[in-house]
Amino acid sequence: MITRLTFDQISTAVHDAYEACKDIKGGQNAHYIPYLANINPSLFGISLCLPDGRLISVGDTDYRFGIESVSKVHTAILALEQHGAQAILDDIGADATGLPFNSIFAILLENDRPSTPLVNAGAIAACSLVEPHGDADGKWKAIFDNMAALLGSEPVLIDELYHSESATNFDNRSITWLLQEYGRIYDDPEMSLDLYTRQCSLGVTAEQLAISAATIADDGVNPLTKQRAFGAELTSKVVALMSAVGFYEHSGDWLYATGLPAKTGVGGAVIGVMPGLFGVCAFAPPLDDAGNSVKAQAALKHLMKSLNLNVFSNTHFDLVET
Ligand SMILES: NC(=O)CC[C@H](N)C(=O)O
Repeated sequence: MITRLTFDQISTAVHDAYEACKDIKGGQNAHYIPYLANINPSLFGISLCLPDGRLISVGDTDYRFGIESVSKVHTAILALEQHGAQAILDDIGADATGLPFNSIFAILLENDRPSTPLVNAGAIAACSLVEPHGDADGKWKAIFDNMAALLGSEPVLIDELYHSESATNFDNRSITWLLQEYGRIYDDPEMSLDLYTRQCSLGVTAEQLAISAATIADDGVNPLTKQRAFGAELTSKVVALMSAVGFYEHSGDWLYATGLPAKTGVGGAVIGVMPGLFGVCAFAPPLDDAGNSVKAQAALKHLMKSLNLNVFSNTHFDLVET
């Protein structure tokens, strides 16, 4: 079945989701990264971007926050672009772990594979795979440029966050060296860990992330710059990765409840991709026990329900002018 959806309907749904969720309490800022613990917990914004570049934004959508694990999607795209879908499956995997994002147990259970580029282990492995091999500056440039191409504008490194996270990331250090032992780090381990920590510390706005989500929804073409950021054949791979593990141990529940392939970060952002239709980002710092933003989840759930959208339904939507 084909249903028509207008810009005004989508815009109303975004504003309604904001109003319905703005007073939701609950959750806590990420406490294990000192910088994030101190962010204003009442910040809240939603931004939605259509493939033609039109943006609908409400709330704190130009506040710059730490991208954290949402960056895993962007660098997974880079690794896919550089090495191809089969190599990423062989070298990292595409499985859900059913466990927290920093689980060492997941690495042991999965018989030494990092499972997916969208948990810490696989994201550090993805950073190790980024070309040019052995060249820290060159690799950082590739990660940064890829991010900028997806966002349509440059992110800004939040130095304080980078130092805060570098000084406290003992779990990620353990993950990196365990993977090294298993032959799953493909470049210098400390360099790979540092690249991962730095990409997590990039400052972005909800609006930028919505544009990057819309770039995925638009098969790799950035709706604002009109530049191709990645090959269209990768879209289904990226959306599959997000669907499988975007909410860590709550991924199945999330997908079942909303039908929105999405990815979270402990900075408080959630990005969602409806292929062909839009990319969206909701942002609010307080998190649930799995590290997923409480208010952002509620807002995106509200949005999907009010638009009657679900990536698994047999209803297909056409964006029309009136
Ligand atoms: N889920 C997240 O956003 C975690 C990212 C954070 N940089 C970490 O490695 O712990």
